[in-house]
Order: sequence, then C-alpha cells, then structure tokens
Amino acid sequence: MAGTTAFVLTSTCVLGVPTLPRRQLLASSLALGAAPTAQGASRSQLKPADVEQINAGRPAVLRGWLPPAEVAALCADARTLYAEGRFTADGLAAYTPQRAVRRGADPASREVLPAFIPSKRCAGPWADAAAGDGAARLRFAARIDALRSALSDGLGRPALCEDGRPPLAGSRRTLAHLSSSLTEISYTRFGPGARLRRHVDEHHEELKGQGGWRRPTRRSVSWLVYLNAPWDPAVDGGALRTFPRIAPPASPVGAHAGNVQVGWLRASVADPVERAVFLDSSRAGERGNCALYTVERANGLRTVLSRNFWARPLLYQSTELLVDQLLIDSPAAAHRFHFVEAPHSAATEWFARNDARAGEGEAVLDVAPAGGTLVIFDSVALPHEVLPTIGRERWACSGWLHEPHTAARSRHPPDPDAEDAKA
Ligand SMILES: O=C(O)CCC(=O)C(=O)O
Ligand SMILES: [Fe+2]
Repeated sequence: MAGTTAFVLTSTCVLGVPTLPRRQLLASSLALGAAPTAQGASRSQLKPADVEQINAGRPAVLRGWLPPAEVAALCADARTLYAEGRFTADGLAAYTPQRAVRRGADPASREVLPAFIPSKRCAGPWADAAAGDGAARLRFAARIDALRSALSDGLGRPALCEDGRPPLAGSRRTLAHLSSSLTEISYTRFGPGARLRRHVDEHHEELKGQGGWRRPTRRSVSWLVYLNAPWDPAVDGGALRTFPRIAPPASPVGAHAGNVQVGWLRASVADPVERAVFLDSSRAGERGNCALYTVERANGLRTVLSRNFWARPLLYQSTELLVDQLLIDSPAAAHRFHFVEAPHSAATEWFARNDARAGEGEAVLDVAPAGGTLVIFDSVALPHEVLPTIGRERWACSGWLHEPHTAARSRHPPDPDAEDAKA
C-alpha cells in the first residue's frame, strides 16, 4: 500500500493489562491537511493532533507537507550533489552490527550531506549556496525555520527559538543562517539494502561522560522530509519503524525542567499509565549529583525514585537490573523501570536477545518514506529504526531542532582519567 501509514500494535502485554491482539489500524490522525500554499510551513499546518502526538512520545506524520515540485527539486539536487561525490559516510553508520559487516553489509551505505559539521564547528556543503540548487535549499530551509517557530509555540518549548542571534528579515536570510548548529539539516541517502538500527536521537548529557555538557545545546525535536517518488514499503522496504509506548504517558516526555528523560515506568495494574523517568543531575550532596524522578503532568508534582548517585556512562551501559537493585528504592517502581533505549554493545545485544520483557508495552508504528511526507518526533523519547531498502535508493532531507541546555548542569567532579580532562 504505497504511502500508507500502518499502526501495528504488538502482541506483547502491558503489565497487568490484557494482551492486545496484533492488529493493523489506519492511523486516522495521520491523514493530515493540505500542502502549504505560501512560503514556509504555515502555523495552521501543525494541528493540535500533531502536537498531541509529539507530546506523547509518538511521531506526527504530515503527508503531502512538501509540494511535489519542491520534492522533485530537492531530490534532483541531492542526486546531483551525490554524483559530484560530496556525500560522506556518517556517524550512525557505526550502528551497523559487526556481524552484518562480516556478512558484507556496507556500513557506508548510509551517506549524508550536512549543513553543519559539529566536530569542526563550521558550515557543511548543504549550506553552500553555490553548490547545486542552492535556491531550492534556501526555500526549504525557510520552511524548516517556520516549522521551528510553529513547534516552539505548539509544544510550549520557547527554547527552540532561543538561538541568541538577532532575527534576520526575509531576503537577508541565508542558507548558513537558516541551517546551523541549532537547526541541523542534512540530505541522507540510503543505498539499496542499507538500513539503520534502532536508536534514539538524543541522550541525557550526563550519560555521555564528561564531554556530554561540552556542547551548549541538545537535540530536542527530530524531523524528516522524504524525497522519494511513490514508495511502497511492501515492495521497496525502507520504512521508518517507530516504537512508541502503547499506554498513554501521564507526564511530559523527553525533558522536564531541563532534565532529560532516561527511562519509563511501564504501565501496571495499579497505575495503568506510562511515566517518563527523568534524570536530575544538578543535585547537591556527597553521595552523588543525580537522582531519578517522575512528574505528574496535571500538577507538576515530582516523585523522587532513587537515592542520589554519581552518573557514569557505565550506568547507561549496564543492565536494568543494576538500576533496579542499586538505585530505585521502591520495589514496585524498580520492577517497572526500563531505559528509553539501551545503547548498543555486544553485551546489550546479548541481553536484548535474552530479555523476556523486551518490547513489552510498546507499539510498532511504520511510516512509508513517500515524497513530501514530514515526520516529527521528540528526539529523546522515541526509539526508531529504518528497515532495509530493497533495490532502491532512499532519499530524505532531515535534521534536528536544538534547544540550549537549561540551568540543569552537572555537578560531577572532574574525572582525572577522562579523555576530556587530559585534553
Ligand atoms: O531516514 C529515516 O527515516 C530516519 C533516519 C534517522 O533515524 C536518523 O537519521 O537519525
Ligand atoms: Fe534517528
């Protein structure tokens, strides 16, 4: 079914809630509005239903968001720049499992053309107005800029528009201004057979080690605009597969008061809602700077789940058992806790294969990467992957909208062994 978004609920069981049959539903909230008529994404395009989806840790899918003429112009531009050899293998290619590489999968078969290169802190080739069809990219970047304002208003995240630079009016807006470290934009190309393993786009700064706080901003909202002509996932593969929670969350997701989400408490019989678990890393105290907590959406009341502890990347790489036994005081809460997404390593792959509760309480929602479709989701809360493409190239323009870190800062004492401390 070309262009169809299917909502597949897995047959796994929410704790204590009757097992849901595997079924396919058309996601009615996803069949959204007309293509934009004016320059940029008009605010009315972001419907309350879209905002609700993003706030619940689900993807908002806006079919026909980018008019066909713009899809064609950008796809032609991407193909030209690819043919000129300007794309490079990107960091996520490292997500290709080693055993797949041994079987001959090419980790470089996902390639990107970025507008900003964080490691060099300089503009990338996407922002070079002289390359390819710079005018088409400028029109597109203006749409994404308008989307940023609409999301900032709609999601109530004013920080999405706080880039500290004076606003530039109409014709003075340049590609370099519209695409920067705060609005990451890239073309991506998946070669035939390429895939992207399950991941989330952003993690808590504290869990990235000492370097986590080095950058002034974090990814807040992920967006993708597909540039493919009609695409049938049943024939062409390459669907974006997302894994939202089935039960509704009773709390904000992604971040709260500047503290980034690290996990969930699964829905249970006594408490049939999902609760996002946030990591506050600004606590004072000798036993550590971090504590886990949940918060009630209705009244903002926090429940602290753990003692204070020092966060290390090790925490994130360890099994949930460690968190269960060492950190979370309430046995009921400990039993419900799981990470949003454990990082990939040989050990976690082994645990994932042997974890009877893996996938419990999560839905599987596939999105067809058909030309003109815009997908938006919280960068922290939604695990996702790209299924292997079959015999076709898959083109997209995608990126992340950043927010500055808030006052929540690490109080972690400098670690003399850390790579950063040596530098
Ligand atoms: O291309 C897609 O559909 C998703 C890509 C993705 O997840 C990413 O770039 O982080
Ligand atoms: Fe991603």
